[in-house]
Amino acid sequence: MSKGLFIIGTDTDVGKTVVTAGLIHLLRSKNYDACYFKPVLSGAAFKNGQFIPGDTNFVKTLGDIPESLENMTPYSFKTPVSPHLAAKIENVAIQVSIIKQKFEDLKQKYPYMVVEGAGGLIVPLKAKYMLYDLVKDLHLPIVVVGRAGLGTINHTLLTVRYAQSVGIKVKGIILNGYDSSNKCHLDNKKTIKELTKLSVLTIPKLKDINVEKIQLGNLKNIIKENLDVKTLIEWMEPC
Ligand SMILES: Nc1ncnc2c1ncn2[C@@H]1O[C@H](COP(=O)(O)OP(=O)(O)OP(=O)(O)O)[C@@H](O)[C@H]1O
Ligand SMILES: C[C@H](N)[C@H](N)CCCCCC(=O)O
Ligand SMILES: [Mg+2]
Repeated sequence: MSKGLFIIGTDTDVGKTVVTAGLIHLLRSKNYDACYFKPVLSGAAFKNGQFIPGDTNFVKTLGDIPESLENMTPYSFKTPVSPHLAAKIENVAIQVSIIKQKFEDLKQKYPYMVVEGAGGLIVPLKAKYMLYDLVKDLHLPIVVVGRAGLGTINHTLLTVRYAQSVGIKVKGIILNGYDSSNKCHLDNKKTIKELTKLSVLTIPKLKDINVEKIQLGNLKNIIKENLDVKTLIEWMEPC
């Protein structure tokens, strides 16, 4: 039986991949055999004559995960739009049964799974099937990653409350790009904590992170300083 969690953004580009790479690195560096799963990726990078799922390549490389990109990302599209549209443009029918089977296959090999969504919670993967449907079908709790600055109270609360309203467990919140000298960021953390009663972690904006160049920089240490691996394991649920 594996344990896992699903990383959900309040939006696209909020830092889900960077945070996930940090979590996977933390787990694997402490000898927890964790794998990453990004079932649907749109906006695959073109490198050496082929399309590479960039998020998956980033997390695989930094986490030193001995698994193929194809197994960790069954659906990879080059068009950088919502998955339902990328699939339509590229004439592919996304099959939930294939995603579930790929996840089952990984669970047979890895006791810990961290799954990354695409965009936010109500992004369609196909007609009438949203990312939150997949979270439920994979029986996973979520951790919400949001921006640290202005606008995040609304985005984070909408995501947390909607998830809870459809029966998804929310384990924690991570505000990314946090600046402790910024009064708005400080209050966002406090307000979100008070309104959700959840633990709110923060990750600062760092200079040496680069998804394209595959650099995680000091985030490896920052994750270790802010998150105890036991807490991370406790956030995960059997799936
Ligand atoms: N803490 C940070 N400090 C500096 N740069 C960051 C930080 N977090 C993320 N970034 C940068 O912001 C950009 C978006 O991050 P990321 O790719 O992790 O977002 P995402 O939520 O996974 O997006 P998508 O919805 O496309 O999967 C990347 O260029 C990344 O390098
Ligand atoms: C292409 C991009 N980087 C994401 N992976 C997909 C984001 C989908 C967002 C859809 C939406 O909320 O409008
Ligand atoms: Mg990503």
